[in-house]
Amino acid sequence: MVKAVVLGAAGGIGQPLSLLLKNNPLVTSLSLYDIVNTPGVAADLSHIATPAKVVGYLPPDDGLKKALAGAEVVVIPAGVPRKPGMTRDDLFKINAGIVRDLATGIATTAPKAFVLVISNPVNSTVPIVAEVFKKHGVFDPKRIFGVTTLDVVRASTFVSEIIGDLSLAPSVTVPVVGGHSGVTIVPLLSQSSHPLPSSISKEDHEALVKRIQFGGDEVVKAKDGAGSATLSMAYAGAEFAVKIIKALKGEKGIVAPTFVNLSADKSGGDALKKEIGKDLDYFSAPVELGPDGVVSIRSLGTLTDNEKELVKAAIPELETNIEKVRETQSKYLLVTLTLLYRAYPSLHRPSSR
Ligand SMILES: NC(=O)c1ccc[n+]([C@@H]2O[C@H](COP(=O)([O-])OP(=O)(O)OC[C@H]3O[C@@H](n4cnc5c(N)ncnc54)[C@H](O)[C@@H]3O)[C@@H](O)[C@H]2O)c1
Ligand SMILES: O=C(O)C[C@H](O)C(=O)O
Repeated sequence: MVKAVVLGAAGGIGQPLSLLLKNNPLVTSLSLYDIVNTPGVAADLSHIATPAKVVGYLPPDDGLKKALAGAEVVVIPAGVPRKPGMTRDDLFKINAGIVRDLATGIATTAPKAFVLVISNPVNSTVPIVAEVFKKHGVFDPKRIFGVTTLDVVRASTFVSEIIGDLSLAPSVTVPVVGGHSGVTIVPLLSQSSHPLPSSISKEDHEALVKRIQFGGDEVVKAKDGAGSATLSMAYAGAEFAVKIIKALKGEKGIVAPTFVNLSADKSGGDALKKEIGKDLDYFSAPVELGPDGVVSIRSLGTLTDNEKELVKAAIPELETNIEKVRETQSKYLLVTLTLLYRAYPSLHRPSSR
């Protein structure tokens, strides 16, 4: 029995992701939550002849709480997507609030659930979820994951295209580490399960790295104002969710790159910080998954000089994205205190006794 919940289930990612989860026999209960349209999406999916019982919820009548009750896996694709010319970081202002509110719902209703964050900017939304969980005293870094699987899926596809045989794509695996935006996306092509042709030129190799790093822009541009990747993301999100569910059910040896708090495995996390030469709190690395979430954070392995440079180039942006959450929290606290003092001036007058 596995209860999965999709928050943002009526959206471009939410609907096909919910379809793929409904199609997976490991899921026995599927709750769909969004601010619009979930009753219709749920009614539609509920006619599919697979085990999961599907129910749609909206905000009134404690819909979020009801959707989350008893959840084991919560996937969050709620939020606004990019338009051409925007960076993922430009989504921070609006998506931070959406993710914070949904995380509050999870922390108070299903604090033990595995939380899979898709909403951008992932490099910041994952720390936001963590901070909300800390505030509620239920933070477990082993259970919060940034979904970076689309970068891995893209790497498999583009490498198999270069090899000249797209039928290999499902079996090509390339670790992609760092984070989920532009230069923070670091494909470790030297560790591809299927090596690139030795004849590949330096320019073509560089172009392949860039295409994996900026694959999201390719889709945003092609959609021309109608959003960003939805179908490939739903595929990637379901792939990662199913790995999580299999690990939860006790399957051993499941390893996948994902953006995690490095305290999830103290010794693995500390070793990784040494490897990358920076004391970051979050990084996407190959992670072994188990019934309680993160089992271990793995080493990046042997890197080429070029890959070492890519990791180095990823760090400043990652650091800024992660730090932004702390800065926003401090500003938020200051504004709240200022408003409180204005409303209740006696609060900061010294006591007369
Ligand atoms: N991690 C990744 O690799 C990856 C890939 C693609 C897209 N994304 C991100 O995923 C997010 C969603 O993209 P999309 O194309 O599905 O967008 P979309 O606009 O099609 O769907 C978003 C859905 O979220 C819902 N929503 C908004 N506020 C909500 C709230 N408070 N509670 C519940 N639901 C709410 C909307 O009603 C909508 O149905 C974006 O932030 C996008 O950048 C991430
Ligand atoms: O590019 C985007 O904004 C969406 C997503 O992060 C992607 O990589 O496709």
